[in-house]
Amino acid sequence: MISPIMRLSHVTFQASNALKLIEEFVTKYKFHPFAARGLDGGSSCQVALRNGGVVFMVNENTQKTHENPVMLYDIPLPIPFLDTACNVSFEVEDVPGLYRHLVDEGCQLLLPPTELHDDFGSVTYCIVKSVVGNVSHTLIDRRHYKASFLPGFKYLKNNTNNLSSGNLTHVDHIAYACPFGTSPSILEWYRRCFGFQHFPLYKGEDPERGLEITGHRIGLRLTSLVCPRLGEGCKLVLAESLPQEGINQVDQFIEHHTDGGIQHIGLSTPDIFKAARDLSHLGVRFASQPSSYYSEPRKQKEIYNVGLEPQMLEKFGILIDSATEDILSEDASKKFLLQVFAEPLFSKNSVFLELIERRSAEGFGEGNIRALWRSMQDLQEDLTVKEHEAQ
Ligand SMILES: O=C(O)C(=O)Cc1ccc(O)cc1
Ligand SMILES: [Fe+2]
Repeated sequence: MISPIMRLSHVTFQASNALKLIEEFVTKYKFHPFAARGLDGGSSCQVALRNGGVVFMVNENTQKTHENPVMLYDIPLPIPFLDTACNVSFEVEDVPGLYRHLVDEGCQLLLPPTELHDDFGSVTYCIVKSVVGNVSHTLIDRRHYKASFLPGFKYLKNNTNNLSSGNLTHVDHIAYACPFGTSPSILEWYRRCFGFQHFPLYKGEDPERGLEITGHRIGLRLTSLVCPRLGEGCKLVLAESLPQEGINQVDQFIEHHTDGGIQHIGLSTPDIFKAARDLSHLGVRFASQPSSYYSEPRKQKEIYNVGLEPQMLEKFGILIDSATEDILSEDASKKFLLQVFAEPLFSKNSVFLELIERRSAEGFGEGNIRALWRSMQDLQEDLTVKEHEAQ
């Protein structure tokens, strides 16, 4: 099928304390609030924030009762509240047509096509529940809307729509923690509903198996999905845990979020060193690497080959993966990937952000995946110790 998805609009968080999360995004991650509703009372408050080309919406059910609050473009989660990222909103062109298609596919529709308008025009949207945990998708036709966000929101003074006013260009990928054995059916659902395609992480990857990574302290199956019309933006990454000694980050996330959900959001930056330095000065803690990662001769050669210095990466725990088969060849300088995980936004088993800088490398490298995984295991263990100490 031709994908109905034109663009990623925004990712929505639901928080038990929206102001706290907004403050975190503003003071630590350099987001700017630019549109809001419900701040002066009402059953929910909703705030849209932007950093460069990345838009987040933060929602809170402020009435804290079992009655459903008014929440636009999202569905309130049941009480008790979970702090979570739970909606990925896409721009589409034909909401009624897509709605009928999703009904025919047997999807659970949470809101039928609905029109909202204000002085700047109108939008039509519907909401469908995904097959992953608490995740839903809002599908919005905003072709007849002229302001920068959506009807129902007030635009904040001093709001900056300047795309260059942040260090993030777009959402590179959204990673779901998925229950064991569910990846093939999730892939199939995104293919049928939205035209996503399997994006192999290595030549000849079987879509039913994905990339399996096992070994010391790691047990992970990764399956990546791409939406042809989204171009470089917003792959979906399905992360399943494979049997491993001890409990791991995917299992723990699933224990915390029944049936899984959005585990992390990969944010693309043109300069990961600047982004990591800025955010770290503002108080963001990054998952770090043991120094042996940077002193290992092969890794050092890989880093020097692309014109970088190991110390630059080590400072913020940044990982490098050259996409060529032979990382020691001169050719390796052409394609590489730099990544780092930030600490969880809420409790230790909650959603977290990732910085990623791609230099012509489109996939995910196994070396980086292993190192990212271990860095988050270490960070979570450290947070567990801190939690015990605080008790
Ligand atoms: O490489 C990436 O950016 C990934 O997103 C892979 C990944 C997914 C889930 C994990 O818990 C750890 C690593
Ligand atoms: Fe990632």
